[in-house]
Amino acid sequence: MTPTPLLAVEDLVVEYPVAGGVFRAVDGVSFAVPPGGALGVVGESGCGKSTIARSIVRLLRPTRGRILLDGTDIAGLPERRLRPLRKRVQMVFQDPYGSLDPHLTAEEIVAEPLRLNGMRSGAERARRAAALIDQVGLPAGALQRRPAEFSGGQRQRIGIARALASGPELLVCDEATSALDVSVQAQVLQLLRELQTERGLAYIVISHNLGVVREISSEVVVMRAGRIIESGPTGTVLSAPVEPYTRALRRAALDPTTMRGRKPRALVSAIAADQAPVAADQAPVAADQAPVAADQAPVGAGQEPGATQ
Ligand SMILES: Nc1ncnc2c1ncn2[C@@H]1O[C@H](COP(=O)(O)OP(=O)(O)OP(=O)(O)O)[C@@H](O)[C@H]1O
Repeated sequence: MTPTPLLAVEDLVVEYPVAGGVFRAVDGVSFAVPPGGALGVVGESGCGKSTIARSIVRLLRPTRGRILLDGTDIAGLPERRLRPLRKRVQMVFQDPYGSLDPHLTAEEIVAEPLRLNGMRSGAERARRAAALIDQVGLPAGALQRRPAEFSGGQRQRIGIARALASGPELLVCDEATSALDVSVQAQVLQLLRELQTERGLAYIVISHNLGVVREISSEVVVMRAGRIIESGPTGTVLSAPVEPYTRALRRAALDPTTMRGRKPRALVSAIAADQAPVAADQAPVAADQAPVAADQAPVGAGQEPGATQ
């Protein structure tokens, strides 16, 4: 009998309200992550990766479909019933500069989710924060420093410690190493692998970088224009991709002149040179479909999960 996946996404659809209608950013996506497993999600900029991530941690309420966390559908769950489940899935953000409160010390940043999860004793929170800071490889002296006093890689470690504070079973890493240079990226990936082994953590690793996904994910889905176009074991998909799009992604990733130091957009031109145009219904968002105003944004947009727990 197949064990219940820790997370199963079924036929997920996410639409954003835009002038004159809606824009479908995610269009019928399904995948599953077993306990302790790691799934990579790759695809060009704008294909819907972050929208999926934000739906899974329920910063967004999806339009349709199911998000089963250990069998419980959280896709439409009201906040009151969602709250006790939030700690089980945490997110690590791309921008280690913007996602940490600059006014707080590392200890306060890591202790905050502990407080929100009901740890009353300040001394206990401080002790736990110190243990987490140590676990992510930062020295004890880091505890009283503020984000501006850390390097990008160190800040990302604080972000990981903050995510771990809730005791999650699944970390959703949305381009979590993209802002880091290559050697620091390797160290953070190594940390994520160690946490997977030590804590049995599961991951969804969202990246435009196939190298990152290859490092950490046993399964991968390749997205294009809101849909999954190819999926399977990472080794198979990346070494023998079936879809021309995946082959182009792979070639772009292997070509150092295409990827080095560039933003994900670099992939788009690399792929465009290699591919027939996308069908009209898969075309990238048009100028008149620019992101909606904050008051039209989907439920919870702009909040960080840590801030709501
Ligand atoms: N609030 C919003 N309102 C309208 N459209 C949006 C909104 N947020 C995202 N989109 C659009 O939805 C699509 C998917 O966006 P998303 O951020 O999920 O892509 P992505 O694959 O994560 O891109 P990147 O790799 O650049 O972060 C894009 O076309 C984007 O312009």
